Amino acid sequence: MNGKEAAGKKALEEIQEGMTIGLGTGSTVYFFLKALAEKVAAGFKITGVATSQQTIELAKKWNIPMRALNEVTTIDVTIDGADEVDPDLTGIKGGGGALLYEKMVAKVSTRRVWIVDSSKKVEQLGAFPLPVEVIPFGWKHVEAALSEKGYLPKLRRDSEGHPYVTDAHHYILDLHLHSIADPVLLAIELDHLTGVVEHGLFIGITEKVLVGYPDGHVETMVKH
Ligand SMILES: O=C[C@H](O)[C@H](O)[C@H](O)COP(=O)(O)O
Repeated sequence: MNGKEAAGKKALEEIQEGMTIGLGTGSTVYFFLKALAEKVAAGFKITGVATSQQTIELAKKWNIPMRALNEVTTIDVTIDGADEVDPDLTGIKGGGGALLYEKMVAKVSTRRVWIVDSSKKVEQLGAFPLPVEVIPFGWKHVEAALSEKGYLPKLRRDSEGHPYVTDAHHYILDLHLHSIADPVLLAIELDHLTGVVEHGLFIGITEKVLVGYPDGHVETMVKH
């Protein structure tokens, strides 16, 4: 068992029969989905709402019943991963490019629980490049505006060197900030930049983080 698997399995304790569950994205969520699929196969009834094409494909493969976000009115709990989490439970997400749909699903969820391995716990955010999702039209001007602010943006590319395209058909500029002194201020600034669709700063969005360690134990961080 590794930390991701430990956290993913622990998240099953957040789920009750009959719930509508937001299904996050990534290699930690993979373990949660796998464990959830085993329960579903044994007759446990839930409905999932995916945050990415990658998660839709896994859910289909494992016969997890799914609905689109527009087909549900509320989501009881969303289980998602994160790239970095600080002591306030502010996080960076979007390493896998799913930040926009993840934030949309999180915002309509009653509870949000993140699952991470212990390497994701940080005192200050920013060592992980901050993903900023942008409209492809004129993206170089958004890049220039971010460069001017000293945010060191870099267009994300796929393995063939083409611009990486999100599920919503946008590009991603990763900001190499190294440290983020004030996530709230930065989020406000990015929210107001024309051409930016969304960014990976998730502030006040989760109430609980399950942190898995290599020895298999799981620490629970909660909002104070
Ligand atoms: O876009 C991807 C998501 O925000 C993921 O939840 C995040 O990148 C963490 O992924 P992983 O569990 O694979 O490290």
